[in-house]
Amino acid sequence: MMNGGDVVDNKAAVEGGVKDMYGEDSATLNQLATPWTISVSSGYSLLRDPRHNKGLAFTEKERDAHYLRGLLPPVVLSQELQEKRLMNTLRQYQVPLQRYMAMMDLQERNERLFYKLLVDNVEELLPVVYTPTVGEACQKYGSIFRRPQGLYISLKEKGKILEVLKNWPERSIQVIVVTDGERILGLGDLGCQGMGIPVGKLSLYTALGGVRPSACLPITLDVGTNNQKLLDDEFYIGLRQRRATGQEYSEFLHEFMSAVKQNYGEKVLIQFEDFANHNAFDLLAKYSTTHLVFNDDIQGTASVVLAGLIASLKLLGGTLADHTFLFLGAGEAGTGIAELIALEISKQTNASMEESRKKIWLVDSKGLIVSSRKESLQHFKQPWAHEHEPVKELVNAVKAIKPTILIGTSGVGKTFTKEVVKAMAVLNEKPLIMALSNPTSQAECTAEEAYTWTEGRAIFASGSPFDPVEYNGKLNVPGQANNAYIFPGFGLGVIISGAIRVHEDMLLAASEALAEQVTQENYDKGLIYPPFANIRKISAHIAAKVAAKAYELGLASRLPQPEDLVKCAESSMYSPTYRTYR
Ligand SMILES: NC(=O)C1=CN([C@@H]2O[C@H](COP(=O)(O)OP(=O)(O)OC[C@H]3O[C@@H](n4cnc5c(N)ncnc54)[C@H](OP(=O)(O)O)[C@@H]3O)[C@@H](O)[C@H]2O)C=CC1
Ligand SMILES: CC(=O)C(=O)O
Ligand SMILES: [Mg+2]
Repeated sequence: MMNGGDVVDNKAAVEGGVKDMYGEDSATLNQLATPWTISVSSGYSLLRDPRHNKGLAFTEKERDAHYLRGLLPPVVLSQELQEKRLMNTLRQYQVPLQRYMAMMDLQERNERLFYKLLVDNVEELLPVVYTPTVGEACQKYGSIFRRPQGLYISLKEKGKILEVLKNWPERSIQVIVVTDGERILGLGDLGCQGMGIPVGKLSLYTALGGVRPSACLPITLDVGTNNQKLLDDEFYIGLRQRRATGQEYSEFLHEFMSAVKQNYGEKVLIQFEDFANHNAFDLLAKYSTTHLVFNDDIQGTASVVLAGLIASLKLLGGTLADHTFLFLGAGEAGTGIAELIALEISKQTNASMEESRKKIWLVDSKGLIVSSRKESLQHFKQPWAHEHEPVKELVNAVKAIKPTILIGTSGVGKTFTKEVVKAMAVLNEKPLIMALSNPTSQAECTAEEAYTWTEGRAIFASGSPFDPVEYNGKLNVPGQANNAYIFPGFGLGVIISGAIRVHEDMLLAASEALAEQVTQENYDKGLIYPPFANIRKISAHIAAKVAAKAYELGLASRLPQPEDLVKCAESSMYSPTYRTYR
């Protein structure tokens, strides 16, 4: 019996009332209580454990064995019926953010059911848990905050990052997606509220790539924000200070990278996501020789766009080297894609990288990137400073360069104006237009604009989804050029091979694997990407090709190499179907 001092005497509760075993309820406000819990989920705690909870789908036998009698109404539902009921409820919400919140609540309540919904209804739910809705969710993250997801590591934890990692309940982590929130989609600096992005990306690792949820760790590094609106927002959830930069920033990042390696070992894949370009390129270069790192915005985007371009040759004709590429936006996505196209051209033609880059032109906020600007350009733009007179406006760059392919990676909406798109239509019978910026509000143009302004001749793909558009009696189906096609399968390939480093040839392998999945039926609709509905099959294919390349390059550590890598990828995938409990 507890007695004396601050310890609570429970005697009064023994006969009759609920026994306040650890004194939490009867502790006064100035007494300390201990957050006791038990380790094996059963009864009430089982219902509140999202990893094991099945809600009304617990069978009669499970209800008996796990002390659930009375805690649930009598009905027993199948997982399929639960799914049907939840999809019905979701469809009744008119506001996308409500659907997002309902999905996040489900993830926190019943993880397998969340993934079952996502896997079975991927085309319908991707825009909810991912772009565009996740963008709005990040903007309002403080206001809609309910339960924390992922791991928040702020400057307050400097010097203690390893301890913070140890607070995460899972030990065996395979993929980390980490952001510092400075360039969230095309929405800019959202500080700590960028957490929606790693959470969303990792839910796709599981749903689209089959990596088990317990092996996924979303992390936000809070180094402050320069977004004054957030700093003034009483509901902001992050540090209320301006961003750390320079040495303070790099020391913090270095402590984080070292702690991850120390805690999880060599083979955890660290995906950098939505860092601003002034940090992204340097971080990737600095850690790519010591860690298993992948920058989704630079490398994943490059791989998905190259896949679309390889596929588009079936519709456009010619080889990649026969085409001329013009980008609006010369940051992570733009220069990342440009570099991978040049690499593929150089491999196909045996030309040097320098020569291959000459087919590719980029425009940034100051105009066409040309040699006279070289001195003042950031290092990642310099290889693209070709000989040409300065051109300020995009439309004039289109007229001067005469691209066959126009790619938007500016993060600024409505920049492919009618004049620009029409100029592409004058130059090309089938202009290929990619408006990659996310979310939908930042798309360089809409699908409808692309088809209307080119009299239905455009081949169009965008970062965020658009509905099909009818033009002159023909239904045009826009493709979604989003790195979500690549990173889940790519990550799975890294995991099944035990790759210790990411090599650019693995990105090329992923592009080829994705392009191979486009069928004649897809081409007939003007599509250069396969539908997301088949994404698990696509991811297994990508994973197999990526893994095969890792083995070929001597980067794979899981030996011996499985004979059938597609089968190996498929059989490694997490299934969201409920398990039966003993
Ligand atoms: N579909 C997909 O899978 C992906 C889409 N994206 C999207 O791409 C966009 C850009 O991302 P990222 O490359 O990382 O961003 P960055 O900030 O690295 O690059 C943006 C680039 O756009 C240029 N730019 C900005 N405003 C204009 C303008 N008005 N006219 C011309 N150029 C302009 C910038 O010019 P300057 O250098 O002069 O400042 C910079 O070169 C985002 O919206 C993001 O959501 C990103 C990754 C994947
Ligand atoms: C898709 C993605 O990674 C982005 O827009 O940043
Ligand atoms: Mg991104």
